[in-house]
Amino acid sequence: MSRSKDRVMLEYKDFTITFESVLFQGVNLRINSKSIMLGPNGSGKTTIIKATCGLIPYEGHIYVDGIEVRKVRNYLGLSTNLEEVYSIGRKVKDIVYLFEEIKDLDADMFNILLKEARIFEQVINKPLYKLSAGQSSIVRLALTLSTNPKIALVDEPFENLDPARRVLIAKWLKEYFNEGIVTTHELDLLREFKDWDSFILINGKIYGPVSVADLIEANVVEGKVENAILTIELQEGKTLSFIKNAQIGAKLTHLGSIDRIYGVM
Ligand SMILES: Nc1ncnc2c1ncn2[C@@H]1O[C@H](COP(=O)(O)OP(=O)(O)OP(=O)(O)O)[C@@H](O)[C@H]1O
Repeated sequence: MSRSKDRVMLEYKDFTITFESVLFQGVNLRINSKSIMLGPNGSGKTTIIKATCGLIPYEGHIYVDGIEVRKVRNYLGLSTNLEEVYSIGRKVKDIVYLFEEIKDLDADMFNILLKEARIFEQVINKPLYKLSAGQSSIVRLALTLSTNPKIALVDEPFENLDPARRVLIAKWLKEYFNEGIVTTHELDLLREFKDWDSFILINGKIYGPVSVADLIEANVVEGKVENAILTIELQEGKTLSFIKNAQIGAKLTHLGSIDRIYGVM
């Protein structure tokens, strides 16, 4: 498919989400390549995916491939692994039948993926809600990827998985993910996605893009530092800078999880 040079995959304009308090305030952001969105617990990773799928109300605008999300119902080029999307169908195999009809899901690919993860027999005749958290996560990602989406929005695909399956999921994302966002708070698998962009969600703001290749070489230090690849505001008046090839600070990837970033202060 030819791509217009002006095409923007995902665009957020004055994007604001308010629950009891404001979570995102007037975010302006363009995402144009495969991106990892990192954020500590509660930073809004799931919320931004839900809003982009049109599942929750927001202020401002979200454009998927130039189309405002509010104006489309069931945009066929978009797929997500969010649980609420798969609450239809009694058993996993019923969800597969339905998605073959409505999303052109490739059932052969889905079956191959589940067999590769060694969970096919255990899950295919069960409802999604009866699966373990890890099994459900694998099934939902396999459903997402088997629809061969133009843009995929994948929330926390590595959660609740054993080390071997985490590596397998990283392999699937590298092979079958065309464009879109993957959210995570884990840092140790970043090395698998060196040619992707990264964004950091923190304290109601979204920072980036920075290439994952640069981010995994960065050390995190307190304060504003010249030549930093990224400077983020952790909380009112407290900043952290990400610097490449530095002899000071903590290596970001050594933190294991982005949740530990608060410990750098
Ligand atoms: N429907 C809702 N009503 C009220 N508050 C909500 C709602 N959904 C999310 N929140 C709040 O918004 C914040 C962000 O939640 P979200 O689930 O998007 O975070 P997250 O980055 O995905 O976190 P985690 O890594 O823990 O999954 C949290 O403080 C959460 O309590």
